[in-house]
Amino acid sequence: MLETKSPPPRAQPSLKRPHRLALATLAPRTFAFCHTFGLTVWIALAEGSGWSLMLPGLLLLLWPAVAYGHASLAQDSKRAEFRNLYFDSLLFGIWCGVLDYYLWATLFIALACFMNNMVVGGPRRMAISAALFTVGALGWGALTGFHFRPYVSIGLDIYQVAGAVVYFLAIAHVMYGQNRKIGRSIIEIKYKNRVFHALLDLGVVANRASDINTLLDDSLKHLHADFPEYGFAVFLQERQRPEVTRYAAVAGLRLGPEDERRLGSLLGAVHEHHEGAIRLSETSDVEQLYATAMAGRLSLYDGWLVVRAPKLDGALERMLTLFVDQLAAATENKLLHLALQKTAERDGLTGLYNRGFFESALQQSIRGKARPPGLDFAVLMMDVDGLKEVNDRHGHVVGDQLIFTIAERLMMQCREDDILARYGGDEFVILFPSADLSAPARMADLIRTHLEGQRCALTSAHGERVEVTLRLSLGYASSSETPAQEVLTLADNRMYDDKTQRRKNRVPG
Ligand SMILES: Nc1nc2c(ncn2[C@@H]2O[C@H](COP(=O)(O)OP(=O)(O)OP(=O)(O)O)[C@@H](O)[C@H]2O)c(=O)[nH]1
Repeated sequence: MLETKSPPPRAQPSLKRPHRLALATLAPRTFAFCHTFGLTVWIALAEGSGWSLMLPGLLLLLWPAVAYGHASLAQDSKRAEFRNLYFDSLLFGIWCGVLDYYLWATLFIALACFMNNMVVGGPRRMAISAALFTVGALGWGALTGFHFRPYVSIGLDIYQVAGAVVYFLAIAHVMYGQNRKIGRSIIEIKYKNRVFHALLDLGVVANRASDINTLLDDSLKHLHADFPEYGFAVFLQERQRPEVTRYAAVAGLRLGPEDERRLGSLLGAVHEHHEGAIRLSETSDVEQLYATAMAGRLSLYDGWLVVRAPKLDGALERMLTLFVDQLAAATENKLLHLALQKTAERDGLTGLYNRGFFESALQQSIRGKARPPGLDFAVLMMDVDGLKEVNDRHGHVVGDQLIFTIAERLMMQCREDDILARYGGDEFVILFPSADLSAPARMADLIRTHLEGQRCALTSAHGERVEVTLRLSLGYASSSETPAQEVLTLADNRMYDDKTQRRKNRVPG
């Protein structure tokens, strides 16, 4: 079956605000046609031709209104106005013919037509306008016979020259207005561009930052680089304890730690749900500090963006709102991301890296060993001795505390690059990237010296104090002594050997 398509509904003409060009030309056009009508009346009276010239001249008075209506009703108002300008040329050309080519009128009117078209459309439009004017002027002559009357009277010359001066000045005024508008628009566009760039920068910075401090510091540095005329600061305060500033960053503000603290507590006293920017009354400089609240956009903190500026206007306030939105969204996302990352990478009981994270770090080291320069790595495995006994005798709560205590003490011995993880129930492991056997050997020594045999006081589920001795079996290996894939297994085997040996050496009871 054929589908019949109904024709698209025709747009109904409706009177709307026409293009700014039509608005700008309304007054000069009205003046020009009224003035030309005056000229016609003058000539009719001087020549005694009476109503036979004046009646058609009345039509001139109608044209500005018709042109305006045309531009208002047209779908494409600008195009319609361009056509109106062409029609001006044709109409005026004819009228110069009607007025027997009175010299000043023909000259000034032609000039005005050419100039208008030149201004809006360049030489091509001006050439078309000149052609239309000539066609109108000569066409009328060809139809009715050429009559030349270049001069009428000195009075009419003065009238015509004065009219031309007024007209050209009016056009110059219109152009000045348009230029000012364009100038203002350019400034506005440049400002919006800067805001847009700053927002983009904030997005990029937020993606790159690894933690909240870096995110806030880098965001403010970028904001200050994009808007060097302002200084910025950001404060995130704990929601439950607003007097505590959890994160703060400053760029372009000369604030000492004491000023920062003071500002933090000042903001802590202001309600965060305050709409818009507020002036911080404490400052008495020529430049003022204004604070915009993140207004509940952060789940854990109350946030403020502070700006130093000479005055707060609408544009700055709108800009601050955008920055605050962007900063709050980036901070909240980063906080969620970090929390998620922590859950995925960390062990819940000890806060150490979990087995999954350790294994991917180990794989990275194995790949690193395979690639030039073939960096070595080492692994130290540890197993808590007698955890089962501790659990059985004192309960799991004490067992948990023992694991946590060992994790804490191991952490204290580790360097920044060491990757300490809880590998299993009572097993810990340390990966030493870029290390040979000396690193785990040093660590094993430290553990034997500082942890082994230490008594630690724990509390049972019933509140009893329990003393437990720390004991760990250790085994380590490095890729400098065995293929990279086998390092972990070798360390594990050595740890079990150590455990067996320690069991044998233990004094029974
Ligand atoms: N409290 C507590 N116990 C755990 C946890 N994870 C594993 N365990 C216990 O740790 C013990 C590990 O078993 P084993 O390795 O045989 O225990 P062990 O007593 O340390 O024995 P050796 O390692 O041979 O000295 C088991 O009893 C587990 O129930 C934990 O998160 N908390």
